Amino acid sequence: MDLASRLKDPELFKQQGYINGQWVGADGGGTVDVDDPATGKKIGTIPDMGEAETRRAIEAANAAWKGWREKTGKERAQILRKWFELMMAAQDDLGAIMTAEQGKPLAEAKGEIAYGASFVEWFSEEAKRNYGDVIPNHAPGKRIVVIKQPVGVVGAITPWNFPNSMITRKCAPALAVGCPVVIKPAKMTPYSALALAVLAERAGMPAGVFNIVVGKSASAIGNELATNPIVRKIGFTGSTPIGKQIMAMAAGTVKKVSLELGGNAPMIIFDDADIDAAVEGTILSKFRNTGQTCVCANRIFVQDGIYDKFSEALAAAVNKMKQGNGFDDGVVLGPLIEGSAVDKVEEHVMDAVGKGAKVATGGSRMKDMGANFFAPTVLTGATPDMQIFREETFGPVAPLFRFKTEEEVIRQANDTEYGLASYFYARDLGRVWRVAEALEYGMVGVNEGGISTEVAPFGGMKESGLGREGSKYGTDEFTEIKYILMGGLGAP
Ligand SMILES: NC(=O)C1=CN([C@@H]2O[C@H](COP(=O)(O)OP(=O)(O)OC[C@H]3O[C@@H](n4cnc5c(N)ncnc54)[C@H](OP(=O)(O)O)[C@@H]3O)[C@@H](O)[C@H]2O)C=CC1
Ligand SMILES: O=C(O)CCCC(=O)O
Repeated sequence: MDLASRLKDPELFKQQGYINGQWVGADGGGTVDVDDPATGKKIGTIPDMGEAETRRAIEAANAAWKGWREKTGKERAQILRKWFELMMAAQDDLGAIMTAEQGKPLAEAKGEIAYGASFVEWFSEEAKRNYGDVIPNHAPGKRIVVIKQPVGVVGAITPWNFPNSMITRKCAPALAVGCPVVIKPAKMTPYSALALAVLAERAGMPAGVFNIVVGKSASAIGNELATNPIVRKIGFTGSTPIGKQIMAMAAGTVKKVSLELGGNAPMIIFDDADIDAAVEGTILSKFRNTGQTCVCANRIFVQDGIYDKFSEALAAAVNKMKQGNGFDDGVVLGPLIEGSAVDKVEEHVMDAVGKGAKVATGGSRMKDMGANFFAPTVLTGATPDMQIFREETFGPVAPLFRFKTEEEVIRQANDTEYGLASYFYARDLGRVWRVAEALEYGMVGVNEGGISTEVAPFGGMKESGLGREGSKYGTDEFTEIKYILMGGLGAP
């Protein structure tokens, strides 16, 4: 079935870019195909835009900035609130668009729409609360006032794994405080982004405030966003190497930068853990989005005393997971995004098995389902010399490492250049505090495998990134603090 005929509102399926309130093609008229990762079939096309169109979008955003920042917080809040309501009303259609282009199961896709919309709702509320400060004066006759002002045009570069929520998590706080945005979604998942623009327009977002540039050459669009002096802030989610390039380019004009990059999350199961809860949390963390999440558990450390029991229970639970096309009933695991992702997963499994790991379940491609399917896999006997210990697999493979002491596992868990998410299961209260404080990660899930929510600050340490998204801290990334010293306020 083609995508438009799955939708109650086919207008949401747009195959053009969105610049200055206009739906437009590429200057040169070129297009790029977008395929369904489950079937390999073409869904549609997008215009092949590049540097010139990006520059135009940036200039349009800059021209729209004054009008947008001069609205009151309440006026911006009302537009954002309307956008949130339209997203939720279109949840089924937005979910179907996402499943078609990204592959995740429909229920999970709809869950991401609610998650993405929650950032719009949250920041519509925060739009009214961009408070400043009054600092007690340091000398007679003076006053010190601190105000927060929008930083200016924001560039947002987002990945294919969360095609809706990575956009809203960046754009909603930017828009709330008065910044216009230019978005570059991943070329494999542009339609979720473009549908958001349809709804933003319906919500009353003024022309030029919300722009989307799409195309084949990520560097043509990305370089313009990262080097154009009008852009004052870049928000990026994606791989660590590209994040570093963007940071280096942004240095040329000293832009604010926030980066949400790769992870290598440890999941630690201590002997005193509730095993059923730990299995449930591991499945949620590891297999969400077929393992293609930067906060997915990548290395699962299990204490000696419960290793066998836990690995058997995990393998049994993984065996029950239904894999297939995300539109089919009961499917909880979709395809991987593309062939190179399957190659990487297979390489990690082969490397581990070659170094002594045992396949408890899965371990191979599912060719009869399609080219991009890999079976959900549990490996026992994983060791730190394996590739899977060092690199983010970004796929449905759960390697189980055995450990003996708390000290040993903390050392191993922190032995990585990444520092995004971490998880552990334990019930001893002293251990809970010790381990939570010792893990060098921006986020720690304790007896919990799902840590993502709009109310908490999402972000990493070390080479996993800079800055925090969501929560009351999320607007800080899009404002400048200005201090005003008022003198001459002494005696009349
Ligand atoms: N932290 C996270 O959540 C993510 C981590 N990853 C990790 O990265 C690996 C590779 O995934 P991949 O999609 O290639 O990630 P990338 O970092 O390449 O892609 C993320 C975003 O950056 C864009 N991009 C790519 N190259 C450039 C460039 N030179 N300048 C500006 N923007 C650029 C992409 O565009 P386009 O897609 O159009 O090429 C996309 O919009 C994954 O296997 C995973 O390990 C990937 C995605 C998200
Ligand atoms: O993987 C990512 O790129 C973002 C993580 C999704 C989330 O849980 O917010």
